[in-house]
Amino acid sequence: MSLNLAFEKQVAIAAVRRACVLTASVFNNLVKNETLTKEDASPVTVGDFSAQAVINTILNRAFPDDPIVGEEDAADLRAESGAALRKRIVELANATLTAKLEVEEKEEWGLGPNYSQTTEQLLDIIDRGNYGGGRTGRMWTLDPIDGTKGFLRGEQYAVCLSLIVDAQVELGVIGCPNLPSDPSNPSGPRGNIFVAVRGQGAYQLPLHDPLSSPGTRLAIPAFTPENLNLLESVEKAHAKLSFNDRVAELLGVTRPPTRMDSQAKYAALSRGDGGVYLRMPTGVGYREKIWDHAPGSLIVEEAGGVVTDSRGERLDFGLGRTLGENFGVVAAGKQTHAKVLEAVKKALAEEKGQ
Ligand SMILES: Nc1ncnc2c1ncn2[C@@H]1O[C@H](COP(=O)(O)O)[C@@H](OP(=O)(O)O)[C@H]1O
Ligand SMILES: [Mg+2]
Ligand SMILES: [Mg+2]
Ligand SMILES: [Mg+2]
Repeated sequence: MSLNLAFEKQVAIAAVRRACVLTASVFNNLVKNETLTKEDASPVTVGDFSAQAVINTILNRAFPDDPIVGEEDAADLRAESGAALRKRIVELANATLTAKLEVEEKEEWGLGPNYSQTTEQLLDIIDRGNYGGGRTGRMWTLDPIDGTKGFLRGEQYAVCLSLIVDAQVELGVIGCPNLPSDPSNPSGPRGNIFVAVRGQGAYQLPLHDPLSSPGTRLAIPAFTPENLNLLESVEKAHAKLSFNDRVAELLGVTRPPTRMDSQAKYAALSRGDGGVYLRMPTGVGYREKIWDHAPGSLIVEEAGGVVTDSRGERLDFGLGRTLGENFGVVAAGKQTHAKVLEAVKKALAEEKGQ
């Protein structure tokens, strides 16, 4: 049964939209113009903290009882050495929170000209993201900038928010400020929000139009080996890309992989812009974080896809802040997924035999 999450969805979209405006301005002011000196913090740090402050403020007002599993915490900001960074983050978060209300927003969410926060309030609100996760109850996951490396390169990154209830992702919202609206027109308009509520489908909305809801419904198309391609990380340290090459070979894929940072990969898959998202561990014992997969996996499922690990088991969002032991992620449309899983198992067996 689908939960009625209309209010949660409205709040989550508004929060992600505000954070995307903030991160885009951080990029334009701090990254492109290189206004930060070497002694300053990295612009991505400025963006991460202030975007988490903005989203947590809104969630905290709208859903005061809900815990949040957020990537960042304010410990470094509280330190004496964090003074300059702290000042910048407070300015940016307040500028974003006090901007005029959009039609779909409410003052009760701590938004608008009357809601400037103190430094202490903002640090505390960033630390509202310190929840440890778990098997029962409601919790939000937040990755304020996913794909930090892509953000710095001016490529793909995503603001990622989800609501998990009893270890099941029920709502996912991903803001992709740099993703083209139409994949067949890569130099056309960009900036999109992807949203899914379990049982209610996945949709793409233009980022800059607050009245665009519900947007365009997404459905993963069927693929043949000729038009199939893999979506994978840009960063070699994040996934075993040589393994992907072998899987592609076993599947008879001839198109080159599409490399993209962040959960924009799940968004691209959900609209058929790439047929498989494969992320196998590099073998260093890294545990995947729930905020890196929760919203993306629901959006793919609601676009008709399947998301499992390399054993074919569903990702378990009830283990805490991580997904536990890393068996990788295999996401694809229904028909494609079964074939990919078979190829993944074969490639794993080959590795073992070596
Ligand atoms: N060794 C590793 N293996 C897999 N993922 C890793 C990793 N080290 C960092 N990551 C995660 O990879 C995410 C980016 O994924 P992608 O490669 O798909 O763009 C990072 O998110 P952040 O950028 O939010 O820190 C980080 O959480
Ligand atoms: Mg991330
Ligand atoms: Mg991040
Ligand atoms: Mg990070």
